[in-house]
Amino acid sequence: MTMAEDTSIDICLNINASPPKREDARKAKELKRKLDGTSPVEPAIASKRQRPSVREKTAEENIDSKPQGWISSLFVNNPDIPAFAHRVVKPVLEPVFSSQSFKDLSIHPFTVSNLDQNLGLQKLTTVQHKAMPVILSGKDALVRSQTGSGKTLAFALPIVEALQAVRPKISRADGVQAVVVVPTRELALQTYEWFVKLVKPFTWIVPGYLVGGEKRKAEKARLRKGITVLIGTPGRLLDHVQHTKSLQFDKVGWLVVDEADRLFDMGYEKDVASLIEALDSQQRGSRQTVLLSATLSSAVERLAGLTLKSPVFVDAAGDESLANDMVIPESLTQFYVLTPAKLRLVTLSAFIIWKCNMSSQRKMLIFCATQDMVDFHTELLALVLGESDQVDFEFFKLHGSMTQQERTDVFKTFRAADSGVLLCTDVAARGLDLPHVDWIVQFTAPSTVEDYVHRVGRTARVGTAGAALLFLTPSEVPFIRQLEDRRIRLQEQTMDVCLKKLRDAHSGPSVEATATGLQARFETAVLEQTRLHDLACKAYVSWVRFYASYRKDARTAFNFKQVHLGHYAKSFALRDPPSAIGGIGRQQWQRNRARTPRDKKRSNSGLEQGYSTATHLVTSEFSSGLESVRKKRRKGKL
Ligand SMILES: Nc1ncnc2c1ncn2[C@@H]1O[C@H](COP(=O)(O)OP(=O)(O)OP(=O)(O)O)[C@@H](O)[C@H]1O
Repeated sequence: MTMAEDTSIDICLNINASPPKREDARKAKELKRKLDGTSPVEPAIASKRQRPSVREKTAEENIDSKPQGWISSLFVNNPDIPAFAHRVVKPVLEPVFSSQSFKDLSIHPFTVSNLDQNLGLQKLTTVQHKAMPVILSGKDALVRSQTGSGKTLAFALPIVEALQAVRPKISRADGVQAVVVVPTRELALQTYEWFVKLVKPFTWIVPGYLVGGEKRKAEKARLRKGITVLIGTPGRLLDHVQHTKSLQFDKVGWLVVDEADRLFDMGYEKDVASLIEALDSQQRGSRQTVLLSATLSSAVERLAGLTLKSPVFVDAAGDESLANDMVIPESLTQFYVLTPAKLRLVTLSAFIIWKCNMSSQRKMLIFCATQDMVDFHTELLALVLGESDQVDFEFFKLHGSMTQQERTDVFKTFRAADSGVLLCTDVAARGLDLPHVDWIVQFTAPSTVEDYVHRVGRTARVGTAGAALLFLTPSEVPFIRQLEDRRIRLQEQTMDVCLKKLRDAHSGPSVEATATGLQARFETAVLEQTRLHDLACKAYVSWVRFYASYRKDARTAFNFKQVHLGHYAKSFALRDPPSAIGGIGRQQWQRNRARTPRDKKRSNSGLEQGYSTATHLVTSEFSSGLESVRKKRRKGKL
């Protein structure tokens, strides 16, 4: 039997298993009563109806028993896991700390004592050691340094230092003196908090931030009161430049573009250019400009060429690296796990249970490709693992379509928490400084090697230990070679070891039975809960769209033609055939199958229609909430 045949059987057995719609719940209950013990029914429906709900089962029953009337083929007809011949890779070394102390710098003694006593910082990191003197001297700079190496302080300290020295003292009424542009709201908040800490001895310097998602009126009021150091996302900053009279850039002496590569990846090149144009046209004096990034893209270099005057290039890695090489923190251990598509969900769960139960202080970030994936997996994992698997930690989620309040709350709560699992999109990939994150899991592979570097950079910050795990299917193995070509070295973590840990955690009879039992619980939950089923469908469709949109140069590793949609549907705990989920392959489906009244009802229900529209699907994090701001602005609503 071919793999495709196997899947079709797996799928067809469960084709009638779509959950009843909420409004039909009463009718379904009635029908259930009639059916129970009286009418002969189809096995798939019977097993679903007769099975108790997820909450009613004990952990052991759920984990270790297969549901009746349902055949799972989790371990059958999977592609072989290839043995990968690793190349010898010599990672680029970039020492995190320099030997220089802050007290050796010619800066205000209050700054030194503030750093020491309030922030616990004594020694400069390498990038600070190299960049601070350049920035303090007033020169333009392009700064590249590994993730988590202290780039924020590298530019923030010289700005505060220069501002505190201005006499007569600057007042709020003097307007904006420095502008810091960052790609995301969380990063704006984080950078703002840095400035707040740094200006503690210099109360006349007032930092402030502007981000999308907050009331514009409140922001305008803050601007009117006066802000000395203005931090913001490009869309919102530009919006205020165009619509808020009290925001004047005539006195701006510093412009910082942080995470410059990310800004361009997110499509903000035009906004950043317009912002710089606005600064150029309004500004009366001279301006110092600093661009920072952990990786250097051609877009960053282009912007550097356009905006920096006789810049100094500060590269913390030194001379031994080539432009194409990536720098990974030395204290980061990197793994990959090769998993057939069908086993992705149980392997992820096994890994979470294994690592998070090892210690009461364990924080993990799980990167997913799309917002819909984040929504679905957070809910599913919290429900199924949270109820049965002794997981003693919370699941959080973060993506760009959450409200500003939700995003801020999650960011702050997760940052302060001792343990937890945060599922996120790439909105969390760059710049975020979340202390004590032990594991970075990439459940869907990144689009580029640069994205890989930024994602793993959320751990192992400033010399602390951290680890990262990249999920790949057998056909995606070429990505490991792409990483090796950029001097990134990964070790294999086998799926078998992860699944054995799951078996051990549940004292299951065998690895296969335990994994199959867990998969069954996921599928049952999705089958029985309309909301979860809808989330699963959305997530699956968004993932398909994401996968089909990998850039051409990434397709050696991420080739949509290699994808077995049926196997992937299983990894979303869906028993529906791919062609019946959200219109994927619908034309083919329609050709192959005479449509029944039930199908028509289903497609008219809006389920398929909704998922088929590109506008409904937010497949990528590059819509981190700011697009809506821009869209609204165009409509003149903002
Ligand atoms: N001199 C220092 N000594 C010890 N810790 C420091 C020092 N400077 C900064 N840090 C800490 O390093 C962490 C990372 O700093 P920061 O977020 O600025 O890094 P980054 O280089 O901008 O990272 P990314 O590229 O991921 O944005 C922060 O928690 C910060 O408190």
